[in-house]
Amino acid sequence: MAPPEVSVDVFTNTGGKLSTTLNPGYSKRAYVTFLAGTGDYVKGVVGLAKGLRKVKSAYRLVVAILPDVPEEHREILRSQGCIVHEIEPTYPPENHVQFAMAYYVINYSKLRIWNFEEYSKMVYLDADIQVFENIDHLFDMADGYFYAVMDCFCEKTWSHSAQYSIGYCQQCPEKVTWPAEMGSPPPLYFNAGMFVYEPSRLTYESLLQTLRITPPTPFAEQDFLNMFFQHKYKPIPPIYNLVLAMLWRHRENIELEKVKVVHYCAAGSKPWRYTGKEVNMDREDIKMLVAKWWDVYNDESLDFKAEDPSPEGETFLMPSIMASMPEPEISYIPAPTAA
Ligand SMILES: O=c1ccn([C@@H]2O[C@H](COP(=O)(O)OP(=O)(O)O[C@H]3O[C@H](CO)[C@H](O)[C@H](O)[C@H]3O)[C@@H](O)[C@H]2O)c(=O)[nH]1
Ligand SMILES: O[C@H]1[C@H](O)[C@@H](O)[C@H](O)[C@@H](O)[C@H]1O
Ligand SMILES: [Mn+2]
Repeated sequence: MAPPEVSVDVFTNTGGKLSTTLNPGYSKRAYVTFLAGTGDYVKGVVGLAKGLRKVKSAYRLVVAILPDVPEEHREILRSQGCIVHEIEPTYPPENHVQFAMAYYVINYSKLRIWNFEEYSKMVYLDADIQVFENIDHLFDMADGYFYAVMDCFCEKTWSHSAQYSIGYCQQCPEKVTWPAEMGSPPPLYFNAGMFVYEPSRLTYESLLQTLRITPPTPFAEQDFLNMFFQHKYKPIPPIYNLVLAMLWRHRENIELEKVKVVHYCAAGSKPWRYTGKEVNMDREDIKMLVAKWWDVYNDESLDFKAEDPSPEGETFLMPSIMASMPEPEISYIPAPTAA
């Protein structure tokens, strides 16, 4: 039976208070990740589900899966307390682009998560991400924006780009300034392994429609989302998505002890495939972070138990937390200066 509609007070994080009528079954929050194929990324999702439990997240983990995920893997995810939600694949228009990684083409299917309208706000996390500290407060940031962490352009995966060719990175825009003859510097660019967004049918349709007329580019849906949300994007600090290459490219921008979310995206860093042999993988900080991922993954006390209290997922009955939320920090790194 559908839950009754109730009138509740909604506190915005600007301290304002709105009175509105909400259907409590509708206005929900959840984490969401993406899973495709028969391979080993399912381990990443299991690790993530356990990590969110360890930090006592109040919200469930939804796994958007492609039809090719085998039943045994779906069952593992359900047994870990995940909500398994099958989605249809989405592809970009035909084009002979070379993706930075050939498999990135499947990531366009991530766009389907904008259709999860049963949730009012979601935090997307790649399966190769681990959450080491509670980040539920991210749901309290003001609506109407797309929040994510700024990427780094220094790794070889970026070698196709103008930024890479001149050694420019938005993480240290003063080091190599953007040459005037190349026009204005590129807009801020986020890593799409982690973001805060609001599902919406309208946005979803607009995303799919825009995709139909947008040729694919090397970073697939990451480039596409950067283009689509260019004017809604607000950077959040790198502690919410530590792209590992930051450790050897921009160490001065990272306070490792404050990092809450680690993204094992660097070549050779996926914990469940880690050998330590690839470049940079023998670093002590990498070894420590990989070991931390395994500690969570192997911790049986973090396995989901049917008697576990179900995470709430409701948002608007927590006014004290919401009222105390600071405004999101958006300008912690100076904007690039025009040359
Ligand atoms: O066989 C696979 C490959 C990928 N994935 C899913 O797709 C996500 C993205 O793949 P990776 O994490 O391996 O990719 P990167 O972190 O290198 O990719 C980055 O760039 C990509 C460009 O398509 C996406 O934007 C991605 O979210 C962003 O973190 C995975 O986390 C996982 O959730 C699978 O389920 N199975
Ligand atoms: O999304 C990609 C991916 O995570 C790569 O591993 C990283 O080198 C890039 O900076 C990023 O844009
Ligand atoms: Mn990733």
